[in-house]
Amino acid sequence: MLTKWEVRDEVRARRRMRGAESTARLAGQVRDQLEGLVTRFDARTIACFAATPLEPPTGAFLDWAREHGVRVLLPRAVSATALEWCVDDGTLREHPRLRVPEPAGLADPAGLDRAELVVLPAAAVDRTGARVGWGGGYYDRALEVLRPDLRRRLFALVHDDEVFDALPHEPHDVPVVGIVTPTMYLETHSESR
Ligand SMILES: Nc1nc2c(c(=O)[nH]1)N(C=O)[C@@H](CNc1ccc(C(=O)N[C@@H](CCC(=O)O)C(=O)O)cc1)CN2
Ligand SMILES: Nc1ncnc2c1ncn2[C@@H]1O[C@H](COP(=O)(O)OP(=O)(O)OP(=O)(O)O)[C@@H](O)[C@H]1O
Repeated sequence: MLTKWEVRDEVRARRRMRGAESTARLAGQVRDQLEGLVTRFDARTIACFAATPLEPPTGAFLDWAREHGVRVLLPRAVSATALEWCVDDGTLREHPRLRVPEPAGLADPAGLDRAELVVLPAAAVDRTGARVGWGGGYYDRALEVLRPDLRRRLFALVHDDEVFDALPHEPHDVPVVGIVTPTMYLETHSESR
């Protein structure tokens, strides 16, 4: 099996090959998939992320959510290890070091507690729900303290070619229950882990 770092290198290279222009064209499909997820769970408050130009684009979905009264919490890195969460109001700025778009507003002191489901960024995810992030450990730490019912509402959003048959995982990795890509929704078999 590939190591986490080999997986990240491979995915990074594939994302560069795909390029920002082709990636941007996936925004409508991602919106439809995430809209379906929110509707299926009848969620009023969710957590998601503001995508970089190479991640599956979330912008069209965030617009839809704002127009339909769905509150979306977006993460902001506040230290080398911790995230805080802000309700999306459409204003984003780039984190100077991590180069990801982040919300500019006030943090919600309740953090992830109000979320009914969480859509996570990832480098890759496998069919048992093992998720490989970018190695910062930000999400692993945030997920560790989640209430148990929210742990069963974690979804990774990745490109189609980032769904692997098997990926390495460590004890601190929290599995996702579903995978969203621009073209599909897949339930994982995380209960068997
Ligand atoms: N859009 C987004 N926001 C996010 C994350 C993320 O992965 N994506 N994070 C996740 O923890 C947190 C910020 N920490 C991060 C740590 C590492 C990398 C990183 O190494 N990214 C890759 C690939 C990005 C891309 O495909 O554009 C890289 O820079 O090579 C990004 C964010 C919170 N906000
Ligand atoms: N719950 C935790 N508490 C403390 N450290 C942690 C925790 N989870 C992960 N870490 C540390 O964070 C670092 C990155 O972990 P890992 O390689 O699993 O990141 P990742 O899953 O790719 O990142 P992310 O969770 O941000 O998407 C490792 O050094 C790991 O030991």
